[in-house]
Amino acid sequence: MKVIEKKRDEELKGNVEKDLISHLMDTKGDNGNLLTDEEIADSVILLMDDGHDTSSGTMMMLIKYLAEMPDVYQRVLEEQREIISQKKPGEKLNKNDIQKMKYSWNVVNEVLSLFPRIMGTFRKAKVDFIYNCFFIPKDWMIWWTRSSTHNDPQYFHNPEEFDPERFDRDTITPHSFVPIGGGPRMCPGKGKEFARVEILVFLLNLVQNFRRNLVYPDELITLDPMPTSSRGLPIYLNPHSDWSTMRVLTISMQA
Ligand code: HEM
Repeated sequence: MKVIEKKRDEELKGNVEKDLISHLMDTKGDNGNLLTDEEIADSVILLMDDGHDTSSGTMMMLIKYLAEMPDVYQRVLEEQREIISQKKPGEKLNKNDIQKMKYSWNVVNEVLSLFPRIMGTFRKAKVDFIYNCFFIPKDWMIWWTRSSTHNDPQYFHNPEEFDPERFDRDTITPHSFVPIGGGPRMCPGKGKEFARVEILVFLLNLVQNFRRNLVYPDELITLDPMPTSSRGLPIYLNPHSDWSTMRVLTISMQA
């Protein structure tokens, strides 16, 4: 709350650098009034909470899959090196570079398909309906799960196989690929785009600089209910011997 008060003071003095809190201070709620400080604080906590475990857990599973699949790792590395080789020393990544990370993003999507951080959420039935011979009354809370489509061969060919190219090759049925949900309550656009940028920039920096090996190659991933590594997924980071790390360490995302 103190941070919000300080931001209000700064706004009054005209001394403002726009950030998430200042945007929330300008936002109106469902009742048409500006958000209260409590609502602003709740929204910041919601964003931090929803945005942290989801992205970090996806990165964890990404590291595990890349360490276990050298051919996938090699293709990601080649794609990232190609992008970096076109940059001047010290030049920052931009949106265009992110767009070029097609294979890398397919790999992330495949990780999200097999091990999405969120297994499903609730929806309220708006009307009575019958599903698979079960009568579902209006207003019942229904739990939808991503596994009902991600693991179904009707929607994904060989769903258990790690196959990032399916996202280029196959036509994905609308609403069958739902790691970030669907409909009006799906992971908000900015959250989705933010996650994409942070995961891909992380991936680029990791893959460009290091080869990784899992300390415990057979480490178990358990569901609690989010995918969690049983021993914290420690890894060895070995710098590449054939690539200058100097030029890539400077890379971050351009605003
Ligand atoms: C790989 C990363 C992420 C995954 C897999 C993910 C997944 C999801 C899922 C499945 C939902 C529920 C959607 C639904 O009910 O239809 C959700 C909601 C949400 N996510 Fe994400 N998310 C990610 C990253 C982020 C980030 C980075 C942010 C914010 C910076 C964020 C903010 C939110 C918020 C605020 C909601 C609630 C939306 C609402 O109820 O209206 N997420 N996310």
